[in-house]
Amino acid sequence: MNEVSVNQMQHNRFDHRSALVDCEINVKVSSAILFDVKAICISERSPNPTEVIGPESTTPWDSVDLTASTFDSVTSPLAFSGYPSFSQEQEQPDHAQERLISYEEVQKHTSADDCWVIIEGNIYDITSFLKIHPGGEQAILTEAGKDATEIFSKLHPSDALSTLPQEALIGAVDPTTLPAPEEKVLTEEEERRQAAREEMPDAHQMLLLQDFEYWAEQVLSDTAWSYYRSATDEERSFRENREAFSRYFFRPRILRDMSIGSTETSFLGIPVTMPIFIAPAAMAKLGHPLGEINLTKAAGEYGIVQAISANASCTLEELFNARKDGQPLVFQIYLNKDRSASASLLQKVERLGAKAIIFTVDTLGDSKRTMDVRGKLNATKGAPAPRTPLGVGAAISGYQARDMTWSDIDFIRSNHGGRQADYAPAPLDILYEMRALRPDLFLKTEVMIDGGIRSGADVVKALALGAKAVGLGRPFLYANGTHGQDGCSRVIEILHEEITNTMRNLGASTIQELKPEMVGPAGAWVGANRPLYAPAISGNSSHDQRSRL
Ligand code: HEM
Ligand SMILES: Cc1cc2nc3c(=O)[nH]c(=O)nc-3n(C[C@H](O)[C@H](O)[C@H](O)COP(=O)(O)O)c2cc1C
Repeated sequence: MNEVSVNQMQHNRFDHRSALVDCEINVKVSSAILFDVKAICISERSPNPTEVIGPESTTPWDSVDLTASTFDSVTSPLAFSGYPSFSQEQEQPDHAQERLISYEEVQKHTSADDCWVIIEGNIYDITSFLKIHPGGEQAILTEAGKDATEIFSKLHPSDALSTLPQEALIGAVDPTTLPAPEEKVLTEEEERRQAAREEMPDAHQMLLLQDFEYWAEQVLSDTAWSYYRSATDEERSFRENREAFSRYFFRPRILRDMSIGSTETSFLGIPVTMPIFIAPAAMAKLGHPLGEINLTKAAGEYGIVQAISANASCTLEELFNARKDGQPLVFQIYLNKDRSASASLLQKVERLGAKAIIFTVDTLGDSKRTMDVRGKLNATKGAPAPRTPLGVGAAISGYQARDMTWSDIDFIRSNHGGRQADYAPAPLDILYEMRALRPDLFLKTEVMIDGGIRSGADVVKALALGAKAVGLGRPFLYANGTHGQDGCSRVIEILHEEITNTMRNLGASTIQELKPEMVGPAGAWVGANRPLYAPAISGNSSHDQRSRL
């Protein structure tokens, strides 16, 4: 059997705590996946430092049958929801290719017992799929008998249709029978948002990441804004993520030559122009029709890493094709109820060229995000309300395993965050705790954090405390929603400028010169509040020597 190696970064989320772990994974194509932890990233929520690293054992992930045929039919993750999946490449039934059906006929199939829709000129009988549609039965019934191309492509990766049974495709619509497109009448809400869009400054006029957030609230649909912005019901952890950054202050070094410098570095063995990455966040198409493609292009343009969400709204092929030559992409995965589905997906992203995998493990429980659910309810006003209304988050997570344990993954310890579990500590606090209590961990593994990072100064605080890179989620979603690729690029430019300035003011001309003692808790640094130093162990990492500054 072949043996393939994947360099894996894991987004570990466990016990109301969260971390991202970089691993070198050896995937044994026969029946086991072996892991070997290489790095940790504390995500939105943070792990107890002593629990960050799991046993450095290798663990078989059993019953995984990885054959070429399984992964060839793997669709994009959002379509890959634990339902039987049918490859688009499979031959369509002959009758479907031949049959031209009039629009008038389609319009007759509008009930839960007999439901047809048109998508990109093809007609699908989706009666049997209605009950298991992740977005709910009503979402499709509203489109029954109509051309649903627009709403479908706005919310779904194009290969979502391969989730439908083959026989669902029953023919093509006779184009001569289609009515002339109706002029769209905007609702009051849509008019308000359109007016705001006209007023909105260009991307290059945005000066802070928060400017994108302000405009995102004005111009995004209710569903998009509420889903992107939502956190746990009480918002405690979300606020805490932000507030943590104001608890740490800089101790600048001055009178050093700062005329040259650079933000270049590497993490996970990937050379980058600066140590930030686009955190994996779902459903970018809710904000912009090109979805995650904008993020891929902006990341490629500026030489940073993008982590693709398992629930991306573009297909994997679309995103890997949007790359520049040699552009590194990493992929985030949730463990599927069907373990072999996850294994096939891993094989697929490895084959496409992903440099690392982020493995999210903190979604064993649902998260109460009222804002997301209300946003959905507002957007579907007028339609019969479902008995149990779901937000976008819940709708797209149905396939995730709820029974994942250490026997699936025994090499990691950790958790998610402001969005997932309430009352979890802020990643920055955990990073500081790790630096204080287990500085040796930074020598063994790469640590990354995300959650609440909104400025270059935030980035620099995390780097100085020992993070190899930091991730940003919402700022990229907001900027994508307001300005598409230009917005995502602008976020990177703003961060670059702020990181460079902060580093100069701190007296660090390279990332390697950032030291833990340059950051510490606010107030006088005495007693228990004293600055922290990296352990005096030799090596070439930026944080492995007691600073002589
Ligand atoms: C075939 C015609 C389909 C139509 C007309 C359709 C329509 C919709 C609509 C209107 C929503 C939004 C629901 C809301 O905002 O409350 C939705 C959500 C969703 N659909 Fe579909 N869908 C179709 C097929 C599929 C297929 C084949 C899949 C594959 C698994 C799928 C997966 C999802 C998911 C994951 C969501 C949740 C995202 C969200 O709530 O925004 N859909 N769908
Ligand atoms: C709208 C949204 C969707 C997200 N989707 C995912 C996801 O699909 N997978 C995942 O591992 N994390 C997901 N996250 C979490 C992010 O990876 C990241 O941890 C978080 O956004 C960082 O916090 P920040 O948004 O304050 O920067 C999502 C976050 C948001 C806001």
